[in-house]
Amino acid sequence: MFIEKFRVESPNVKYGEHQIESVYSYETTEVVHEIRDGTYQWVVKPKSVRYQFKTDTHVPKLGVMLVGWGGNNGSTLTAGVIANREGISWVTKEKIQRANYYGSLTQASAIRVGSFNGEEIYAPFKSLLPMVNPDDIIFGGWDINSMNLADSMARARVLDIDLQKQLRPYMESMVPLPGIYNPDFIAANQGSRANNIIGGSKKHQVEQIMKDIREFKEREKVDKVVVLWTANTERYSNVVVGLSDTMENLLAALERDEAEISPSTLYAIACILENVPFINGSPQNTFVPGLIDLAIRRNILIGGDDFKSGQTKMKSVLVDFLVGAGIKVGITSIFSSMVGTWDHPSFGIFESDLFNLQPTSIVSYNHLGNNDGMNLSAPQTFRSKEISKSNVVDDMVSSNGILYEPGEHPDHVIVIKYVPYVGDGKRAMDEYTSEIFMGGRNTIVLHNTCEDSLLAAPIILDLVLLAELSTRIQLKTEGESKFHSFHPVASILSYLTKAPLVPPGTPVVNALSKQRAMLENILRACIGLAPENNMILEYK
Ligand SMILES: NC(=O)c1ccc[n+]([C@@H]2O[C@H](COP(=O)([O-])OP(=O)(O)OC[C@H]3O[C@@H](n4cnc5c(N)ncnc54)[C@H](O)[C@@H]3O)[C@@H](O)[C@H]2O)c1
Ligand SMILES: O=P([O-])([O-])O[C@@H]1[C@@H](O)[C@H](O)[C@@H](O)[C@H](O)[C@@H]1O
Repeated sequence: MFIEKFRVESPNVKYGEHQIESVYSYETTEVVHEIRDGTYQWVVKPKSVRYQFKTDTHVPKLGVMLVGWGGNNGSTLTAGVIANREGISWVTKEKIQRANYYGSLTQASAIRVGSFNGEEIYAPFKSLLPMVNPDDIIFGGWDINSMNLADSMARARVLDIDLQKQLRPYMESMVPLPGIYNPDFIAANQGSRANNIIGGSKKHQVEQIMKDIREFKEREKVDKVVVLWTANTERYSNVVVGLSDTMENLLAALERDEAEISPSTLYAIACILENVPFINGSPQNTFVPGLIDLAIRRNILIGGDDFKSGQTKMKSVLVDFLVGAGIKVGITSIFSSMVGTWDHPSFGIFESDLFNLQPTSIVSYNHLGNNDGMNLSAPQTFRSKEISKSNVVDDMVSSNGILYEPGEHPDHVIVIKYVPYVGDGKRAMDEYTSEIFMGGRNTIVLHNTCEDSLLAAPIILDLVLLAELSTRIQLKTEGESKFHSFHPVASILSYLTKAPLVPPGTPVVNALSKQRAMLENILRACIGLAPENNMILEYK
């Protein structure tokens, strides 16, 4: 059974006029390596930590400023929110289609709240805590290209024409603000787009972005702003001691107009100095150590990297399933016969891997024809994406010492090709070849075709909604004297990113099921509900 909302009745939960307060017993363990009976042993000690949560229930009027607003993702998301807000439906060749938020965890997924008369009871994920209604979001942002959002939507070739016609009146007056452009950080083929840029020094550019945010907030009369990068993937910037390693050095480098500060890092500096959360939807290392230092010192939320939308999301599900089932997984490309045509060094040994699978190999191939794909056709920007798409299995592989020796890791190769004809309709092809019982082999073949922007837009929505919500949550343990926010490096957003940014020295979790459970259980704790453990002992 599905219910629309519920209320928790518990001595540990108090629904106040302005906030929800909960007392939560966090059941965890402490692991020690100590001498027992004369020898060192691994000892696991269950422990309970008493937490208190306070969630401000005032839902703000939210402004979302997108960097790269005129791109496929930015225009598609803006169009989708307007279509939902206005209740637009449109004619397709199959049917009358209505607007929806499918693909959004917060808007279209459910949680289990318990059972009633032997029936499982579910409710909307968004019913856990008061969240911004996406219909109410006010969009703005920057783009190095001046095209208005209606024309950008047409350029993207993602949405049905009948829908585009209905949306045009709402979007043609939306024009991106000039952006920060540095050709050294994105593909040269993007130069023709750059007709809408902020000139002057890097410091002036940062000051302009800060001014833009203030003026947007005042003009649109929004209570809060979240900024999200959905602009082109940049090359990695070099992290240089004395330049980008600390907050002081980064700000001093800004004063000196240092060349190696990327546009995305400049936007992030501006946001943090303007006390506005910044989320990175692309794979580059926007968050150099000095930037992370700045965010922590100013306690401003940063999150990223790189939306986890399709091929990588599937990988973090299948590898989790296979390794969790005790199956030694490797992914080979169905194009292995083309091995000779790919320049990755591991391909030289690739075919031999098919026979002895030691170590296994993981090859993910896709091609796409949108501007993102064109930008990624440059080696330096592709390398940023290769890194974020390759690291997604690391936690799952290292979790199973039965299947993988210490340090053993599948050769993980990423291939992305730019094929203009397919436009935003990315083709992803993977073959999961695994070793099973007694030398057997199991092969799973996947082919996935989808408009990449229709996968990413709902994820952008979840990122900004959850980032905003998390800034309204305060917590403290029994040992702390006062409430505080979550750590400004928002690992709570990891379900939505390929390469989750986590606080220094904390674990990176990529397995999708664990990421979703973490997020749901933290929000459940805010209303005093135990983690969903799926035990349903009452029926065992
Ligand atoms: N499924 C997905 O679409 C998906 C998934 C994960 C990550 N991403 C990443 O999201 C980003 C956007 O994807 P897209 O398909 O919308 O790309 P896009 O090329 O259509 O849009 C990017 C926009 O950013 C603008 N831009 C580039 N540099 C800028 C700057 N410095 N300041 C302001 N604007 C700038 C461009 O003019 C363009 O309009 C890419 O980095 C992509 O790798 C996309
Ligand atoms: O589907 P996914 O792997 O999560 O992510 C996508 C990649 O497969 C694709 O190659 C790239 O162009 C997109 O920007 C996005 O990163």
